[in-house]
Amino acid sequence: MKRAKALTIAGSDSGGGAGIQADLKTFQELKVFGMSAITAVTAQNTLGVHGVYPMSLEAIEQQLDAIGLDMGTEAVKTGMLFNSEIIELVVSKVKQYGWQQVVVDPVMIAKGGSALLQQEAVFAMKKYLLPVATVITPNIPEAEELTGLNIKSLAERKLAAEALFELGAKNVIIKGGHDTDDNLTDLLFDGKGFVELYSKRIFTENTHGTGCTFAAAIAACLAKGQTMEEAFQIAKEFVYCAIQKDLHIGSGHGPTNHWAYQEQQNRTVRS
Ligand SMILES: Nc1ncnc2c1ncn2[C@@H]1O[C@H](COP(=O)(O)OP(=O)(O)OP(=O)(O)O)[C@@H](O)[C@H]1O
Ligand SMILES: Cc1ncc(CO)c(N)n1
Repeated sequence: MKRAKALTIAGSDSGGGAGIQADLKTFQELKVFGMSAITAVTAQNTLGVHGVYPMSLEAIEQQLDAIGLDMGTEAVKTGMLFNSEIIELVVSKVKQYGWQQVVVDPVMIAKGGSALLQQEAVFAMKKYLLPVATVITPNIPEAEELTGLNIKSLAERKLAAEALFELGAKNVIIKGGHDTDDNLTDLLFDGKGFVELYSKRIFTENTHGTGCTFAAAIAACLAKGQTMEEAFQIAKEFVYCAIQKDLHIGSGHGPTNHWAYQEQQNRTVRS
């Protein structure tokens, strides 16, 4: 049996809700074979980030070569890249192996406020990573940081999406989790037009890793050959189910439920 493959290049979250762990769980649930290259190890739980240990460039390069030289991948998802050297290495490997379908989640700050990307690396992200991105998936503060724009309204978000497209990303999705509204809008711009997806805000503390899960779902769908719009819709539904059927693990911001989407699909098929 042939399965599509996806590679996540990201940080490890010991708590299992975000980073590499969220990505691999999402790939598995969407029936894609998951592979990983770890850029940093974090000591994290639902209370916050307690330690960040970046991997050496050599260790990251070897992981990427191990996959590039033997296994190949139909899609790549990047998450926590931590510094500009790691960003430049990842971009050179994406080009060397001709990897297509590159989903860039420009992870900068964890929900508790810890820095997962050094400030000086924002420049490298804009100059080198965006031009190889099939799609970039910032939340609102990340879109503000990358564009220098203030985003209060949907109209301003559209301007930011256009600015990120101009920087080289072929598609831009600005997520609405940080919207002040109780109706969340996620916005896709493909250089020609906008697609808006809406949902109600779910009131829960357990939203750790929503951004990673969302971007990993996009990568899984693109790996299987689905269109950007299909991937966008499935990722939104996947993360909505994962937040709605939360697991209540830990005493802080808990992880989402990566099983929920498939469990809902199975119920729909049976009834
Ligand atoms: N409380 C919520 N209720 C419903 N959907 C939500 C909620 N919070 C986030 N989402 C959805 O989750 C997805 C991720 O959005 P969000 O803006 O939270 O990403 P993020 O800030 O990058 O996440 P992370 O905390 O992992 O960095 C989007 O599709 C968003 O609409
Ligand atoms: C390793 C890692 N990547 C990304 C995030 C953002 O959710 C996080 N908290 N930890």
